[in-house]
Amino acid sequence: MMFHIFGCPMHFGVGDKGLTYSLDYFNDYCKDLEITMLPEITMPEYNLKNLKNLNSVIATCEQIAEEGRKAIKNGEVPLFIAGDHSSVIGTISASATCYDNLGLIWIDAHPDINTDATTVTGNIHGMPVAALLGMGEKRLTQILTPDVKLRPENIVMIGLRDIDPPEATFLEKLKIRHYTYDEVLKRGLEACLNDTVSYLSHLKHVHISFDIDVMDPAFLPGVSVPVPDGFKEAEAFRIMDRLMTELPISSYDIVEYNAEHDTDDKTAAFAKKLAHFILKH
Ligand SMILES: NC(=[NH2+])NCCC[C@H](N)C(=O)O
Repeated sequence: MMFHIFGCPMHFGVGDKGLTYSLDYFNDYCKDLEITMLPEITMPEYNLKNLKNLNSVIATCEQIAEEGRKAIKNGEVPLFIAGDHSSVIGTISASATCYDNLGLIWIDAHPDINTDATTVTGNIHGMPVAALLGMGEKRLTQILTPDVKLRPENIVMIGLRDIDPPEATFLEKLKIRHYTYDEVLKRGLEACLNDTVSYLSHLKHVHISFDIDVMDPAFLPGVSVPVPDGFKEAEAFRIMDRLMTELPISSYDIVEYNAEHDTDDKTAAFAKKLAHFILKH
C-alpha cells in the first residue's frame, strides 16, 4: 500500500492556541514520517458565535480535500494527522468524492454531530459528522462538491462518552450505529468489533477517523477536550488491528493531538506509534 501522510495544524475548529504549533512539534518529533505539511488558511471572519472561524475552517478544509483527492487519484492511501476534528470535513469529503458509498468508523469520545443550531460552544470541531451528512451550515456541507458525503447507515462510532443531548437525538433519529465506551465495557470490545465488522462488511471503502481524545486522558493528556476514562493503548491497537485486517480501509485520520496539554510527550509518542502501526500493517 502506498501511503501519503499529510499534516495540518488546524486549530480554527476549537480555538485552542496549543494546536497552532502542535503539528510542527510533532513533525520534528517524528521526522521519519515524512509528513506533507498543509498550512492553515486564515480568512476574514464574521465572528459568528455559533460557527466560530467559519471562513477559515472552510478554506482550510477545501485545501485538505483537494490534496486528499489528488493523493487518492494517484493511487495513494492518505493518512491525515491534523489538529482539531473540523479538519476531517476536508479529509472525508476527499474520500467520499473518490469513492461511492463510503463507510466511516469514528473512534472518538465525542460524536461531533452538532450543527450551528444545536452547538453550545460554537466550535466547528463538534460538527464534522453533521456537515458530512449534509446537516447544518450549508457551506460546510459543500466541500469539493455540493453532494451529501455520507449516509447515516454507513457510519459506526466507537468509544463515545461525552454526548450532548441534541447529539443523542440525532444519533437516535438517524439510527447511527454507535458503541459508547460504557457499552464496550459491558459487552466487551471483541463483541462490539465483531458487530462493527459485519455491519460494514458490504462496503468497498471505509475511512477511519481516530480522535486521540477517545483514549484515557489519565495516560494521554495531550488533547483539547479531555473526557475521563477511555481506552488504554492495548485496546486502541486491538481496535485498529481488527478493523484494518477485516475491512477495506482506504483512508485515515489521527486528530486532536495537542502538545500544550501533553506531559513528557506521552501523547506525541502514542500518535507516532499509531501512525507507524497504520503504515506497517
Ligand atoms: N472533536 C472534539 N474534540 N469535539 C469535542 C466537541 C465538544 C462539544 N460536544 C462541542 O460541540 O463543542
